[in-house]
Amino acid sequence: MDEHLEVVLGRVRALPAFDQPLMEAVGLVLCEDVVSGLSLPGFDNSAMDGYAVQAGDLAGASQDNPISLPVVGEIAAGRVEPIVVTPGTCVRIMTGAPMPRGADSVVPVEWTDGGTANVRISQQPPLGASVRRAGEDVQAGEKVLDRDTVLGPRQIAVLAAVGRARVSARPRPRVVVVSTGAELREPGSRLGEGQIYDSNSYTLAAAAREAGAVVYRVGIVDDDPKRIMDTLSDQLVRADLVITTGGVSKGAYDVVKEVLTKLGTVDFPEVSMQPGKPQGFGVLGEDEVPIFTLPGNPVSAYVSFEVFVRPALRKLMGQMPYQRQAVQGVSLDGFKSPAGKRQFVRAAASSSDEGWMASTVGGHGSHLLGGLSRSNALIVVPEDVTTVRAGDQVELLLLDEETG
Ligand SMILES: Nc1nc2c(c(=O)[nH]1)N[C@H]1C(S)=C(S)[C@@H](COP(=O)(O)OP(=O)(O)OC[C@H]3O[C@@H](n4cnc5c(N)ncnc54)[C@H](O)[C@@H]3O)O[C@H]1N2
Ligand code: MOO
Repeated sequence: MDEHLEVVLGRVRALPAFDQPLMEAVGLVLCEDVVSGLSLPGFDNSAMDGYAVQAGDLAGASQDNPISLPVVGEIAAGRVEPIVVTPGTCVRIMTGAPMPRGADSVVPVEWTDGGTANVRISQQPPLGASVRRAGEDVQAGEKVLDRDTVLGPRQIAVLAAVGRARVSARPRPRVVVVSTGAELREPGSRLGEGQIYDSNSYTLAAAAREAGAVVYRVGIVDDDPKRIMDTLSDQLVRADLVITTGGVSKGAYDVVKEVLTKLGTVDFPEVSMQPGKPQGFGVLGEDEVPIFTLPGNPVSAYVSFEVFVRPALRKLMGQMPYQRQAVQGVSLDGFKSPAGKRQFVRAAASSSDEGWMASTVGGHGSHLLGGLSRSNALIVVPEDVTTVRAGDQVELLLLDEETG
């Protein structure tokens, strides 16, 4: 398993940085140090709705001894008024409005009678009170974000505040998902005898989107070698990565393996893991687009995505670490595991003061999707362990946790 992951990660390169509008960059990795072109705040402004004053004029002001000042003007946010606060006067001011010349402090409206011609003020503000100073948050020329930061709402906030409309970020990988199999039908259509709904292309499309990719779910191609090759060739123009499912084991119609083996650029190793033994990985076309040919069994396809494809997607996006977070926990159930294979057992895990606990859900069969839908973790059983007893310490891959 580790060898196969090494082959995969050795082959996949981070996508080149791309100039992105801010909202497209949410969730992406920043590829530049961002230096602010302006100071924040950009100018001295009021932190309160109230009156811009000279604090010295209000010495001794109190509830019993309010001081009355003439109001010589009004400034709203976004307005620049050529008003000067001279000694013994004040200006009505709103939160965010630029401080008028001459004023050194702001009295909140709650300390006053709210007058418009004259105002009675019943408390003296400390000098500089409720004034937000230019540059106290960010100085022009200061670095506000480091390259390699993952852009979330808090980072987008500062980018917008310093006036950036676009940033250089690693783009979302474009992932093409194809499922193969003559027995497959689209959900919503009518099933004939021996037919099943294509769940894999949906599972993998959902998982790739959750991992941050832009997904093109091509859907079903039957087991015709030419149609499979034509579909893959057609899709390459819009793919940074291709995922197929089905047709990679030993059956008479396992044509994915058959046609891609001929190309010589895709290998089909048997990986010592369960589920997910038959794997295929390589590159397609002039641009050497990475392709994963995952096994058709639905749980095998999903587990293979988690342990091989998701790390590759994260590498394309430049997001470390590549692998899911693993934690230690207690297995509440006992079960057998095959010798020589790393087994991934579907489990429902929860954490409490005593740490992580996990119960197995559903059976071990690679076709059992009911149990998979109730799981949120995989118990990882090492190759040399053949029995897990209830109460044993195990490693858990947490499937819903942000990698971190
Ligand atoms: N003689 C052997 N038979 C099998 C072996 C083996 O080593 N020797 N390996 C088994 C293992 S392990 C797996 S995993 C599967 C892998 O099979 P393929 O990748 O060739 O996939 P298919 O044969 O096309 O399908 C397997 C199974 O999965 C169902 N399937 C396929 N695609 C979908 C889909 N899109 N949505 C839902 N279900 C899907 C398909 O109907 C089959 O039941 O091979 C074992 N056999
Ligand atoms: O790998 Mo198969 O994936 O054991 O069902």
